[in-house]
Amino acid sequence: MSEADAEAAEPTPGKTEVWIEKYRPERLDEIKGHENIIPRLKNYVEQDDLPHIMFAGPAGVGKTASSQAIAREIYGDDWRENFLELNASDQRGIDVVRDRIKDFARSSFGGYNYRIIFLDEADALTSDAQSALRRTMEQFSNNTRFILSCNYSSQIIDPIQSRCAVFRFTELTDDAIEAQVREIADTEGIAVTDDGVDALVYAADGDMRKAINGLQAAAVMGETVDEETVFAITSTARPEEVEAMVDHAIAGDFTAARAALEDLLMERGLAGGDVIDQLHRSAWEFDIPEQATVRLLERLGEVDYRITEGANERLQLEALLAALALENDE
Ligand SMILES: Nc1ncnc2c1ncn2[C@@H]1O[C@H](COP(=O)(O)OP(=O)(O)OP(=O)(O)O)[C@@H](O)[C@H]1O
Repeated sequence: MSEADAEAAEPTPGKTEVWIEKYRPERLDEIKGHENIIPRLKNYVEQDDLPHIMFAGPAGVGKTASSQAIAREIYGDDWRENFLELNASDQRGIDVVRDRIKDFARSSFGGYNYRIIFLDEADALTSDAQSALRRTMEQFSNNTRFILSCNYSSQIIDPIQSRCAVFRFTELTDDAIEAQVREIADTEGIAVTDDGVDALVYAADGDMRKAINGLQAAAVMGETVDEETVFAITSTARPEEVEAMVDHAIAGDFTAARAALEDLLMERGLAGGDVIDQLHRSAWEFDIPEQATVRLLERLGEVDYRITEGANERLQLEALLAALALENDE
């Protein structure tokens, strides 16, 4: 490596570009995971025959990145002129979105058969707005392809769904996230311990954006990225800490369970909803009797619902621990 190369590889935390942008995949082959989807998208590109597409799935798994990669592969350097990215929940309203679609579809073409409109958060549209969108899709279908992105396909009206090839993105596997984390750490010349990688994968919970942001934030903290830094930076509790809280409750020691909850909220900086999520994710891995797991899950369902409805988080979590502790008495 030349001196200049070495300098370029030197991370300058705080000044560097945001890594989720810097490492945004440029080609479909660079998208990690989604082995059941990417080959089919490549096929469309190779055949130069793109249908309207709908991507449904959770945040940070590559729906936008795949759409942009399609555009880059079809249009090369011209991709920005031929790819319009819009957000359906645009504060200015659906009329602005519709006008921009119309202007884009009507403006002159640089020798391509069609252009692509990527509409993010399509499930934010009311059904009336979706019906209007459907008409717009039809009106411009001779020279425009839509890629609609949403979290839940069930929120999209049937007439739109039936006009699209629907692809369901899932949370990314641990392997896919690990591969990307290691690749970025190598390129940036950052030392990450194995337990640091495991912690990033755990904290990300299938969301690549979270993993990459976690890695970048942890890299700013010091020389080596390890488990401790990752858990601190991502406001994630170690699975053992969550388990210890439940153990205390099940053993009937409510005071210790409550103190453990206090630590998670105050020391670790978790929000009540994060505690629920972590309990839910880890419940089956706790070393507790199956009946206790079943009861925990049943109560978690209730508490989650109440919190979503606006109930006080701490009160609900304490009530959950109290219920587990009381069962010990029965
Ligand atoms: N499968 C993946 N392979 C490689 N990088 C990925 C992948 N998924 C996401 N990323 C990284 O995470 C960033 C965010 O992903 P993207 O914008 O595609 O998420 P999304 O699925 O569209 O979610 P949202 O609906 O929240 O926008 C990308 O810029 C990229 O750096």
